[in-house]
Order: sequence, then C-alpha cells, then structure tokens
Amino acid sequence: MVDESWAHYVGVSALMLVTFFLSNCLAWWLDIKRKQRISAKAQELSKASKLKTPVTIVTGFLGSGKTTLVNSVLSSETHGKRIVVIENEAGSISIDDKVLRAGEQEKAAVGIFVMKNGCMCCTGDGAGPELERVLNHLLNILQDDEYDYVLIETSGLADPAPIMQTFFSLSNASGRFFLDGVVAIIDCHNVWQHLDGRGWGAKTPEVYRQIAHATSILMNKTDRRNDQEENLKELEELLGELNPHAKVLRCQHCEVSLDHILDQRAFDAARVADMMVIERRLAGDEHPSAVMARHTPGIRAISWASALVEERWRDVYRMKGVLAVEGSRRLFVLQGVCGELKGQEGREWREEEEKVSELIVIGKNLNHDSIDRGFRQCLLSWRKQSEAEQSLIPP
Ligand SMILES: Nc1nc2c(ncn2[C@@H]2O[C@H](COP(=O)(O)OP(=O)(O)OP(=O)(O)O)[C@@H](O)[C@H]2O)c(=O)[nH]1
Repeated sequence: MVDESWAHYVGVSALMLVTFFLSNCLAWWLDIKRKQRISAKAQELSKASKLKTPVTIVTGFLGSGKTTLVNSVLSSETHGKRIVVIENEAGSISIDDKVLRAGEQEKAAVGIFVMKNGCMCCTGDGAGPELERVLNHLLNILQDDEYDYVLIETSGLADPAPIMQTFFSLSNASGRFFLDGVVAIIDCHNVWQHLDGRGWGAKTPEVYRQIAHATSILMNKTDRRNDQEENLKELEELLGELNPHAKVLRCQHCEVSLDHILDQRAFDAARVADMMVIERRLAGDEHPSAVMARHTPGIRAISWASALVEERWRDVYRMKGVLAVEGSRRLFVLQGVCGELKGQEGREWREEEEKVSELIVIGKNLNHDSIDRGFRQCLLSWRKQSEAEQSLIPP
C-alpha cells in the first residue's frame, strides 16, 4: 500500500517536471522565433529605408506637451517636409485636431487623422489593426507622393510598444514606412507624482513604459520649478537609468533642435526585444479613465472646470476642452494639467463647423454623471456668475 502511493507520488512529480521542462522549452523556442522574425523584418525595412516614409512616434503622459511639440514641428520653417499627423485621442471627442489646426500650423500639415476612442494600450491586440487601418489609408495616398513624413501623437495614456510592434507586423506597409524614432515628453513639474522614486515601482506604469521605449526624451516644462537644478539633475539621472539608450534633453515648450525629433534614424529593432522584457517588469495598475461631455448651447463661464481641476488635482490628471463661447467668433481652448487650468482664445470657428463645447476629463475615480452635470451648469446665465468666475472667458 505504502509502495503504491509512493510510486504514484513519484510518477506525478516526474510528470510535472517534464511538463515544466517542456513548457519552458516551448516558451524559449517561441521567444527565439519571435526575435528572429523581428530581426528579419527589421532587415527588410532597413534595406529600402531611403525610399520609405519615416515615422516618428510622439508619446508622453497627459499634458506633458505632445501637441505643443507637434505644433512646433508643423510651424517650423526649417525642415521643409510635408507631414501627416495621426492623433490618438483617448476618448470619442477630439480636441487636439482643433488646437493643431489653429493658427499657422496648417501649412506643413498635409493631413491630420484622428483615431478617437483609441487609447492603444487598452485595446490590446486591437491596437495593431486600428493603426494598420490608418497606415494603409496613408499608403493609398502616398501613391500621390504628397507626404514625406508621418508623426504619430499617442494618447497620454498609451503604451507605445504595440504601436512600435505594428511597424514590424504591417505586411502591406512594410515597404513604405519605417520607424525613425520615439520621442517621449516628460512634464518635469508633475512627473514625480507618477514615479515612485528610483526603481520600478511605478505609480503610473504608462509613464515608465513611455520612458522605456523612447529614443529621445524631452524634459519639458523646466520653467515650472524654481528650485530646479537639483530636481532636474535627479530626474535626468533617473531617466538615464530607466533608459540608457535615449538622448535626454531639457526644454521649455518642447523647443529643441528638430534633429532630435525628425530623421533620427534612431530606431534599433534589436531594442524592441529588450523593451518587451521591460514590459514584463511593469506591474499593472488601475488605469485612468476618460469622461467626455459635449453640449451645443454656448458656454458662458467655466468656474466649475477650474474648481474641479484645483480641488481634485490628485485624481484629475488632465482636462482639455474646446468651448463655443456665447457671442464669440473664436473657439476657446481649455488646458488643465495637474491642478492648473488655463484658457485662451483659439482660431475662428469655420462656417462648416458645428459650434459645440467639448470637454475631456482624464483621471481616476471620475464620475461621469457629476462631470456632465457640472459641465451643463456652465451654461448658467452669465449674470449668475461672480466676476472672478467670469474672468476666464471674456464676455
Ligand atoms: N509652463 C509650461 N507649459 C507648457 C510647456 N509646454 C507645454 N505647456 C502647456 O501644457 C499644456 C499641455 O500641453 P499639450 O501640448 O496640450 O500636452 P499634451 O501632451 O498634448 O496633452 P494630452 O493631449 O492631454 O496628452 C498646454 O497648456 C501647454 O501650453 C512648458 O514648457 N512650460
């Protein structure tokens, strides 16, 4: 009896060991195959790179300055490129394309495509096909030789890895596009609330992923700290540790030489494999959500919005809005980042545009109904608002 159960125990253990061994071998073999595929496609891409259209991915957490960078590239006189911009908005409302189109920037942008509802990191395997659809679309119009550069601005919550991977899996487009670089923008003023000091215990893993995948890192908003040097140095060191391969540059309003943004030829396919390792080290976390509100009547005052951003600064990472102010011919752009809200007039509304006020709030623990209600209250009569409240939007 004892012998029998002993033999049974040995048999089960042996079976477990064999299964463990075989599954490890399989994982190892699959990993090698994947690396082989990646390097084969990278070689395929690099062979014809002179004929291909470079793609730069601009990433960075909410409010770090991605649109500011894209605008500055589009308005630069020096590069002489015809650029297609692909925007990836976290919600179903798009603010950035209105901001991008404001002003002179249009001259360099030959097309702005907005992928709404597209936090690529949340869509998992869906990320590739969605991006591929847009790139295939670009491929069609590339026949006309209208574009010579593609800029992809990810949503602030995006993990750029699936987008990068997409360039390796694009079958149609592999002969047309190549990944030139990944620019990550860091808001030096607010980034510390997303990092857990040194090491990998990210409070907001998206920020780590964006840093880890970058070929250039812009330490933006250096104007925001007065006690700067020590903090900036510490941040610089941390970024260097997290991503030793990237160029790290300090800047304000993303003003850096375009050599660090365009035509970097910095993307090294072998790094993708390393990045996938980093990927596995990053623990999951509660993902921020986005709440959208959209109303047609003209907005008169927005005291509610500034109160929301100021009072709930821990939860509200970002607020962006384009408002149709009653009596104004211009749209009004709201920008809220970590406790601060700014507003300024943008371009004039176009005749064909519907004058609606749209708002996106991104953060944690957000209640859609109460945000929608609050936004609606902004439609209150002008007279009911105090003077201080009125100051943000000119009557
Ligand atoms: N003080 C200061 N503000 C800046 C700087 N760069 C950008 N901003 C402001 O920061 C706000 C957010 O900038 P955006 O370029 O819209 O940021 P974003 O990364 O595109 O934001 P999301 O689209 O929400 O992810 C805007 O009000 C900018 O004017 C800077 O260097 N210093």
